[in-house]
Amino acid sequence: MSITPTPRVGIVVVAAGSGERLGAGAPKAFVGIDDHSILNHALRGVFRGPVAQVVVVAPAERAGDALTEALAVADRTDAAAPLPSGRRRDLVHVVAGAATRQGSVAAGLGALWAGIEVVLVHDAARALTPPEVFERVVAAVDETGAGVVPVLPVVDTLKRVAGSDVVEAVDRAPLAAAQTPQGFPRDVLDAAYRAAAAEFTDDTALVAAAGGRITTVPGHASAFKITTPADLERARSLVQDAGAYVQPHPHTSLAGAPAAPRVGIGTDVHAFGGEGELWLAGLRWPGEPALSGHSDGDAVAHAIVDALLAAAGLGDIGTHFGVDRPEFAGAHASAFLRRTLGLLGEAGWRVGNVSVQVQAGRPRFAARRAEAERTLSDALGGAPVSVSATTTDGLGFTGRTEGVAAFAVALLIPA
Ligand SMILES: Nc1ccn([C@@H]2O[C@H](COP(=O)(O)OP(=O)(O)OP(=O)(O)O)[C@@H](O)[C@H]2O)c(=O)n1
Ligand SMILES: C[C@](O)(CO)[C@H](O)COP(=O)(O)O
Repeated sequence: MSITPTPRVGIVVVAAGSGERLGAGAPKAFVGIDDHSILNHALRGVFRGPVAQVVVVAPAERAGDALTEALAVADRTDAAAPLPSGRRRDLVHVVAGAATRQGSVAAGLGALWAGIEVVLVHDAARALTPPEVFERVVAAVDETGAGVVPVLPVVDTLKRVAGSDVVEAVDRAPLAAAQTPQGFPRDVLDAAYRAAAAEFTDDTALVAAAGGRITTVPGHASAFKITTPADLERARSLVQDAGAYVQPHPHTSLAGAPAAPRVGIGTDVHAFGGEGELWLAGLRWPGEPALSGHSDGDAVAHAIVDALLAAAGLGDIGTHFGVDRPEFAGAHASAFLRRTLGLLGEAGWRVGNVSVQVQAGRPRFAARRAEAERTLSDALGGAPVSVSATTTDGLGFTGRTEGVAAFAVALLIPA
């Protein structure tokens, strides 16, 4: 980690819920508010708050997507408000969540660095929480040494009911609606989590049950939780109206000039011995032996994916297409390349060009080179792709036709 000074604040962003009440057919944090997801918007407020280690807790099968979102928002925030030293992306961690919110928070706490003294726990579902709430909560934890919850007064008249009958009026004066981020001295929160013997809906309730003191700070109307379709509509219209969420491009300099293009390199190797037909460079090769692999074993496409992701600083193929992504089992080049193109676009990049070399005793590429280049280029939205091939003169595992190796270089340009 190259951030100085090392942050003393850690923010656990819980985003592993399924969002049943929203009913959007996808984990809630990955549902779009506009072109960007609930998680993406939530992280904008997080990164604009105090400099902090940021642990995103995501559904295990969406951890790669969560990392992509977090790195993109970290870079955007850096472009708009650079830190005196280091980059926000070096403060990002993603861990897999659990079946309950409390379990997900516990998973996030386990990823905090040793030097973290103050911990904030925040619902990604409170996507439009402004940065000042994070600052306010940290300041109150420092001042009081207590657990801190942002609250809003209850505005509706309240009734206690039994079935459809009103039993009594409830005095709303002593009531408050709890929001996040909720903040704690780290030792207090860790101890309370170790002692927890029941499920609580929020962290201040858990800490209070362990005997901890809790105090409040003012919450914010925009920090409402996106729970139902009506909440999502509210968030959408707020974002549309505000325009405040438009940030400078992630790869522009402070003066607004485009930053330099970036290159990346990628390599992949697959052995012959797979089932079915050979797929290589996005083409089907009837009569040729298949390569083995979780997907179709297309080493050319995979090397290109790695080169593109490396150029963007978005990890590698395992980050986004690992064996935990069943939808990519058996998938062909176009699925990988299109998804990669989407990730690059999200992070603010377009593809300049790609050059890939195949080392293989078979198949022979010369007759199908142009077809391979067209196919790969189409999958990358028309970016030029050059394919060259060599037989390595019979040397090595490729020369012995035990497998195929591919080496790719990619150039990315700020979009
Ligand atoms: N197992 C869980 C459950 C919830 N959360 C997170 O905790 C926050 C508050 O939960 P809620 O909004 O109630 O989300 P869901 O559990 O996803 O919603 P629902 O109850 O409608 O399924 C959300 O940011 C959610 O992603 C989590 O990380 N892990
Ligand atoms: C912590 C919390 O945001 C408090 O409002 C929490 O996520 C509550 O979840 P619930 O759906 O309101 O029980």
